[in-house]
Amino acid sequence: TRSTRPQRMLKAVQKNAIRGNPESVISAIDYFCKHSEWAMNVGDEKGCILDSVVTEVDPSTVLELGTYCGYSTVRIARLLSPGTKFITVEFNPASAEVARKIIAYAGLQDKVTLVEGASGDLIPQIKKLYGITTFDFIFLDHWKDRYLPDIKLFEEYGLLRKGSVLLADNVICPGTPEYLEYVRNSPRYESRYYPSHLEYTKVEDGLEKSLFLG
Ligand SMILES: O=C(NCc1cccc(CNc2ccc3[nH]ncc3c2)c1)c1cc(-c2ccc(F)cc2)cc(O)c1O
Ligand SMILES: [Mg+2]
Repeated sequence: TRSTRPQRMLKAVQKNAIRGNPESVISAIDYFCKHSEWAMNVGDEKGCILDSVVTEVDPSTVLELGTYCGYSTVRIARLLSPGTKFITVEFNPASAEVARKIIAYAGLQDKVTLVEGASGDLIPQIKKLYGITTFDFIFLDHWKDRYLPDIKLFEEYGLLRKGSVLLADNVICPGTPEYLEYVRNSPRYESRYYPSHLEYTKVEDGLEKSLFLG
């Protein structure tokens, strides 16, 4: 049967990247998406903004919602200090399978816990299952209509502390209007928009960074 796009992306990584070299894995995926097939990775332009926020926060606990093929997982994990707890959540089993292989090819498997499931089911159990009290950094890149319900779950289950940083992808394209309205109008967050473009295109998109004020 015909391969899937994530499987073809994995092949491109295995062919063009150097095992154990995260930078080469990132470059191989970006090359594949620019010259072979578009895919919904955060990409290199928004990826540089992601890098700068992760570096600035230097988190001890990280949550990513929406692993997809592991591109942003590799971007984040390569910047983390040893001992950082990093959980990434993926609903689609086929994507999760490819992501595991791409994360391992980059040599970052020991820094990442990939959990298969839906954010709404997992968030209430994170404290119990992973012994995490609060997250220093959260990257939202899953179903766009889940961003708002999930940030409310973070609040309800006490997973945020004063200073927690949330970074949301695709706030313009495909767009997350209800989430934007919430974080920009809530007195509990300080939000800032980072203009950019939809991965591998000239279409306007951007990231929204929101600081939880407690
Ligand atoms: O929709 C997007 N991504 C989310 C997504 C999409 C599909 C499947 C999954 C399944 N994974 C999943 C689901 C639920 C989950 N709950 N917890 C974890 C978790 C994980 C996730 C997206 C779309 C575009 C885009 C497409 C087309 C276009 F023209 C312009 C732009 C660009 C992006 O950067 C995007 O991120
Ligand atoms: Mg995205």
